[in-house]
Amino acid sequence: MSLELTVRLPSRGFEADFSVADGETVAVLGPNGAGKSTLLGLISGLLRPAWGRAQLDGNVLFSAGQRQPDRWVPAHARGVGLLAQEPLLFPHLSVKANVAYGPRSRGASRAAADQTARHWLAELDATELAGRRPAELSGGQGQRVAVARALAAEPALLLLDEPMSALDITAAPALRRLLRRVLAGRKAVIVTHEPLDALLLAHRVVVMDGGRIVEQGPVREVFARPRSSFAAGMTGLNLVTGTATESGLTDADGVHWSGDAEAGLRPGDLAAAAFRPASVALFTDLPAGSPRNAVAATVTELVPHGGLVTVRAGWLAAEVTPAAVSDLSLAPGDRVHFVVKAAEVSIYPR
Ligand SMILES: Nc1ncnc2c1ncn2[C@@H]1O[C@H](COP(=O)(O)OP(=O)(O)OP(=O)(O)O)[C@@H](O)[C@H]1O
Repeated sequence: MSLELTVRLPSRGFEADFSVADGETVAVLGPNGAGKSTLLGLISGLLRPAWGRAQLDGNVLFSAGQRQPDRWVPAHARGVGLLAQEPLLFPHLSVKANVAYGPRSRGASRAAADQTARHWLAELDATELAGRRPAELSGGQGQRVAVARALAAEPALLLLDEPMSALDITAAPALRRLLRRVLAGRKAVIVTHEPLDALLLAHRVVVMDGGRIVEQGPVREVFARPRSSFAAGMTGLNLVTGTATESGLTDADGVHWSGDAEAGLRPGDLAAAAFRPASVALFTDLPAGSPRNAVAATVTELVPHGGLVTVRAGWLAAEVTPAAVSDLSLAPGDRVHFVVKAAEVSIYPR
């Protein structure tokens, strides 16, 4: 029970062998124009290749230019759900009717489709939105409803195309947590620019560049020993491992990190915390009474890139502006405080 795809699309310089095992979530990363959307289009049935073959749970999705006669299953009959950057709900239907649409169009009775809709709205913490119209939803609420609608159709495979990219930074962590819950045990492919999504949601990472897969493997392996320059640019993610507490995590050095802990994590559990270098602020003197996480460290290197500077102190990384570096007159050997808000730290079981 898996997805297997081998395809060539010379018009876009695209060529890939790609698979998703049962119960596996694969994160697809890569720079703009790498071919990520092309890959999703080929799996979902929006793009038709002249050469290739794909099979989902033993059913052929398409076969072209092979020894057997060509086959083509249209998008709606593939058992593949697609979640886009925007919710794309039917504007004239209520939230519940949007979610019930998939089961209804597969022949479920009104009552059965309603029950399915209620179930998935509850799973996505969206029960109270059932009677609203899409225009009355915030971006985060709309995406929760869109996930419920996709799952109500019981897809064999769920594709997520940068589902968090249109959300503001307060709504993204909540959706990421819900996705972590509902993707568990399903086949899914998530295209993302955010290493945190790969780390928290995926088992395996596939890095694309120039229409090819240039690197793949278990998430932590790829992030720890990146081979492509793109993956290397994503490895700055700060990771701390330790033991969960009531409000966060205590690491091996006894430093406590407050954060946004995943539901179900209990004090004493082995846990990991992750936060982006861009969410770290640097101070030479610690602001008094700051409720944020702070750790003092000695700067080891300053790496300018793309108009910003990565300040490293051992395993810690902060991404700041050149102006911040000169305001603090930072240089290797200096002692600084790395400070990050609890809301920016994701804590999850390991
Ligand atoms: N409709 C199209 N017709 C022809 N070529 C296209 C079309 N859309 C994209 N391409 C080309 O195919 C290649 C892969 O593009 P694709 O959109 O899959 O990349 P991507 O990784 O999704 O990028 P992004 O992150 O910017 O969306 C690029 O060279 C692009 O220019």
